[in-house]
Amino acid sequence: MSFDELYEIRRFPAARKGEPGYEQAVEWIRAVNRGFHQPKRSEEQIESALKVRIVDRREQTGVYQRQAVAPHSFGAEAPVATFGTLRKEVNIGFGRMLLAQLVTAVTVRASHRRRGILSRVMHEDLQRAKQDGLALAALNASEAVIYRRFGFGVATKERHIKVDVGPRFSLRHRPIGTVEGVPRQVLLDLAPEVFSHQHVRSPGSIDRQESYRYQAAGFGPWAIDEDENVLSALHYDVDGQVDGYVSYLFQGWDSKPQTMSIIDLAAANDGAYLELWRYLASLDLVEQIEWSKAPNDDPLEWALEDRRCLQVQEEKDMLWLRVLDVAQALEARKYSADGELSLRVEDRLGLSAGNFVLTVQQGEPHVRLEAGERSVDLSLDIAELASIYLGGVLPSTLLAAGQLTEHTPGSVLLAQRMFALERTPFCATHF
Ligand SMILES: CC(=O)SCCNC(=O)CCNC(=O)[C@H](O)C(C)(C)COP(=O)(O)OP(=O)(O)OC[C@H]1O[C@@H](n2cnc3c(N)ncnc32)[C@H](O)[C@@H]1OP(=O)(O)O
Repeated sequence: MSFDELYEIRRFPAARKGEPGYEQAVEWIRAVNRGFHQPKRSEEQIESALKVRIVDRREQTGVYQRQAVAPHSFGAEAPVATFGTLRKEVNIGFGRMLLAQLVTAVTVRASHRRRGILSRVMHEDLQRAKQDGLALAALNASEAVIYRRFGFGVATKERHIKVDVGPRFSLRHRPIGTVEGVPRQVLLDLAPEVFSHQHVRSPGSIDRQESYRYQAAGFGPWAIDEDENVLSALHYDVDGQVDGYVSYLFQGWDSKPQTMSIIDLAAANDGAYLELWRYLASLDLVEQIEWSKAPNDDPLEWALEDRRCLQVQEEKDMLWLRVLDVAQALEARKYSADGELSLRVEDRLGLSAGNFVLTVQQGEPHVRLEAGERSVDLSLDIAELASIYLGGVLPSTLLAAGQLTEHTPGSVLLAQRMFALERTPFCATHF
């Protein structure tokens, strides 16, 4: 039987209890939980999560069985696959923003895997996003081997760090402003405000979904399970304006060394970032601060008197980007060096392949698609273009890895200078 005889694809928004579509949305979330082996969620948690998702205008895609379901199995109303999307701005460097299609909650029931369900839904979704005029799509991957075939490349990384805040901890940075402990609930309003400043100064940053302010304020990812033990602090600049926050949780007296974990930390400027670390390190009876979502190029490491206070537990890929429209994505950026590059881009999904001539004058680009056989400087897959787009990896590294071909000597170095951004890209938004 063909895919279309077996399955029906439905797309629908989140809904409030009592509204049409609510039961369908609940079944969809339950399927996502099963797909990720998460504990069963209560009706209240799901209702709360759906309310928050309405704010983000999420679209939920479900794949349903057309044929009779197996006896005693989940009913026909339970999707065998889920695929969630929302649209948010990505900072593409020097404060410029591009709207991106964010893909999330991808699951396929084990008994329906490797039948092409993900491929079908992904192709359709990327095409729809491109037709809507979007130049980028993005996701966070559960496994590193799934998404390159769809043209996604790693654009940012993050680290899980543990910082020794015992007597060795000392910062060489000059103190600025003040920090004060506050009731965690103030972050419901202040977290989005502070994050908006971090967002514009951080290439690779993605604007946050509604659930983030609840998490920062101690309400958990379902925006309902208040944890009274979550603590928060604000940083104030010299004029008394709030320009940073941290929320954190003590891991208990049995944690050895005694550990405080960061739930969320955002800062409008570098000074506030380091001062929040100074504050965390000053907490009595705490020997270690742990953060599973720290930047991979962390100023903290360079501000420490003893850089070995910071130990990296794990470094992993974080933001995967997919260029949907090469000309639009290249034209949206500002460049660090002038020059002309002819790029041959391969795209096995056929969304945006071709020979693109990028001409930059005074940092501003002009892009034209060349028909026919023009001489090409560099050729690369669209997944590698995504990786160099935000400066997250050097073209010379991809050349050494055999993932990019240099046809004109010197063009890798030129690309490196042109694509460089004002700082290492980092995305503090998981979705
Ligand atoms: C953005 C996010 O949400 S990330 C979360 C991803 N989801 C999960 O990890 C939950 C558990 N896994 C799953 O639900 C499924 O295995 C999925 C969603 C990853 C894949 O769904 P499927 O419908 O089986 O994928 P589909 O049949 O379209 O396979 C597409 C290709 O990817 C490959 N593939 C899919 N999953 C994997 C994997 N985990 N490891 C290696 N290859 C994989 C398939 O072999 C196939 O390869 P081919 O194109 O060479 O034939």
